[in-house]
Amino acid sequence: MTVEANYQYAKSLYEKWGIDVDSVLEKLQSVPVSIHCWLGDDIGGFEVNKSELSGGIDVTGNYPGKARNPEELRQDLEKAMSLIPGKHRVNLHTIYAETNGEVVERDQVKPEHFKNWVNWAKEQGLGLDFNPTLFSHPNAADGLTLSHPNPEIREFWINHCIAARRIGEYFGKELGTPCLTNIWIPDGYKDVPSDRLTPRVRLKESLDQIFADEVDERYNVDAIESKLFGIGSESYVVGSHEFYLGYALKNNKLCLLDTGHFHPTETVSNKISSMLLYSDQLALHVSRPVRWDSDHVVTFDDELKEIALELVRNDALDKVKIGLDFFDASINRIAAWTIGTRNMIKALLFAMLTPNDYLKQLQEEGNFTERLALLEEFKTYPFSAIWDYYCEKMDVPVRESWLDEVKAYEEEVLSKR
Ligand SMILES: C[C@H](O)[C@H](O)[C@@H](O)C(=O)CO
Ligand SMILES: [Mn+2]
Repeated sequence: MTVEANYQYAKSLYEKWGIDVDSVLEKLQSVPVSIHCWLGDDIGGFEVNKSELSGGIDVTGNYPGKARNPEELRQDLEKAMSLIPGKHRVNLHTIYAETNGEVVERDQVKPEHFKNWVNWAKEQGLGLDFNPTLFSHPNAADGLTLSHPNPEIREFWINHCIAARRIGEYFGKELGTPCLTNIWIPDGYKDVPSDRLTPRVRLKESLDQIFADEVDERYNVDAIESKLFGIGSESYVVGSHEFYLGYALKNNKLCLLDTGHFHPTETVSNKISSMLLYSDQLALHVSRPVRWDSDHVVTFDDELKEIALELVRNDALDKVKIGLDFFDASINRIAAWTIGTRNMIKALLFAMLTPNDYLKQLQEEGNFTERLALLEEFKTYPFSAIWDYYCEKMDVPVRESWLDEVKAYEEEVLSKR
């Protein structure tokens, strides 16, 4: 049976449930996923005076062929995107600035240092998102940045975040699609703090100063990312979920939920509906924590499907900005991008091919037997036939055939680095 014939059969089964499969595929094409550039070089960046990775995050493994410069990183991203259906976005960090061999301090970084990225994004038809980098730097050596007791260090990082938002505004203006600039800081303490409040007061004041600098919201929107713990901040993180939830609601910012930043049994899927009752927009870093915030490659697991279901059944695809955040240097990095991003898109398709309205009705009627029965049966509906057809239609490899392309690229390009 051909991909087309399988599709026609599968489509007829979904149509019995009132699911218009062709419209689903149209809709799926319009959902961008923000692909994080930092997987391609193990969050190293290209600063001239580069520091070791810090901030309580870690990339393990030493698979050969990581990108050593912006050209290689863009080339690798292009390769991965050629294997992923749809048009997406690329998420950059400040450490990916291009400064022509000049040392440019992070509080001095300017739009011009990203003009190559913007030209490339234009050529590729991509939107860009952005992040100030508040780690891997001498001014973050003790793990504190925007909440630092030293006002000079705080000032440095405040100016860095202001600079980053202006770069985000430049991206949005140039590319005609607003940039999401997300602030994540590592600040916290290894051991039980004697004062939880004072660092949070300082973080709040720092954020107020950053956002006091007016940036045009048509071009740049701000997000703030919380965390539960990191390496070296096991006992206390200043920017906790409650801290940023409160700040975001009061100041009209987007809360960014990273799926690895909560207690192991706490799920982001269960937060989305509540948070959207009180804020118009949210942002996600879809990751996969394995026992801790390990940032494993996203797999097609239950939580990923549940997140996608929440976005689809609550009509929230326009309200929630989907970004990815995983890195694994023990496997081929192009494969990692491809697997994780294809899984995110697959999960959205899976959710769109679920009879959500009928399932909601069953719940309202108290018919929990049928609700469970259908939820389980739909897990083995011929979803893969629709996915294969979508890949073919979008001109990307069907099923695992993308792996051959990655192997060839590894031989021709990565192995020569
Ligand atoms: C590199 C990213 O900004 C970083 O992973 C951050 O988003 C995070 O999740 C830290 O744990
Ligand atoms: Mn994250």
